[in-house]
Amino acid sequence: MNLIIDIGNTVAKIAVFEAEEVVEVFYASNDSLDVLKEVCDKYPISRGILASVIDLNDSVSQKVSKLSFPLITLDSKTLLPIQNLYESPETLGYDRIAAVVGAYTYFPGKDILVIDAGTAITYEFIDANGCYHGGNISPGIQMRFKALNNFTGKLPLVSAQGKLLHIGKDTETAIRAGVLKGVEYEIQGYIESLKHKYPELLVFLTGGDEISFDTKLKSIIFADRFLVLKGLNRILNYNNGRI
Ligand SMILES: Nc1ncnc2c1ncn2[C@@H]1O[C@H](COP(=O)(O)OP(=O)(O)O)[C@@H](O)[C@H]1O
Ligand SMILES: CC(C)(COP(=O)(O)O)[C@@H](O)C(=O)NCCC(=O)O
Ligand SMILES: [K+]
Repeated sequence: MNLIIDIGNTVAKIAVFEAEEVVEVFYASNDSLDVLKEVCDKYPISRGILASVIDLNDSVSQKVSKLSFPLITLDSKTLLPIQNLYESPETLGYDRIAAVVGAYTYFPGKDILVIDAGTAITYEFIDANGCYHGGNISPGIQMRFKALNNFTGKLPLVSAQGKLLHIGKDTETAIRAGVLKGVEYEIQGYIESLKHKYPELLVFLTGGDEISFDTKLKSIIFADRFLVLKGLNRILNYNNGRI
């Protein structure tokens, strides 16, 4: 079985795969990987891959170095089943390239936009020839709520849960609609502009934050919460024999 560790800026995801299939996914603190031992005791793991977008602290590094099976740490030198055209591969977030590999594994030969709504929202484009062109980084949903609160004197911290209006009627609904509708329109804008050039575009949505869409947009989006984990599993299998 494969062990996949995806350490994000908010939360770590640890998953067990059998060949290409997800067996179980765990959430863990990104500064302690608290469930790692439990997972490794529960399943017979034969190899693993770790991808992180933060520097690992000593405690996490130690836990990882003690694992009893070979573990790849995804970096800019890891072999990928796609071509990476990002001009600074050494600074590219590993979750970003993993999400792209995950999407392209499902639909090889298609033009794909991959959207990952986590701490940040990332937009990635890979073309039908398997060339990853790069993408954009924008603030995540929680970050937008926090920023409005932090950088103003009067705006409260609002959450995504609650009444969502098209046009805000008071401070709370104005902030909620501003953030959530803003993200929805941002996504819609990317889809529309890419579709001009790539009419057959497919769209994948992943990440921990739920995004609500009008039904028209919803019908063309594949939602897969585990796309980054699946991409990492694909990269691990692709590199099998090389570790
Ligand atoms: N079990 C969970 N643990 C932590 N966050 C969760 C969980 N389920 C959903 N979330 C939401 O997912 C967001 C984190 O998304 P994720 O894509 O995992 O972020 P990152 O990769 O940047 O750490 C959190 O802001 C939270 O709103
Ligand atoms: C853009 C990100 C912060 C997204 O991280 P996440 O929201 O998944 O925690 C991360 O992929 C990152 O730190 N990237 C490095 C810069 C780059 O990708 O060019
Ligand atoms: K992200």
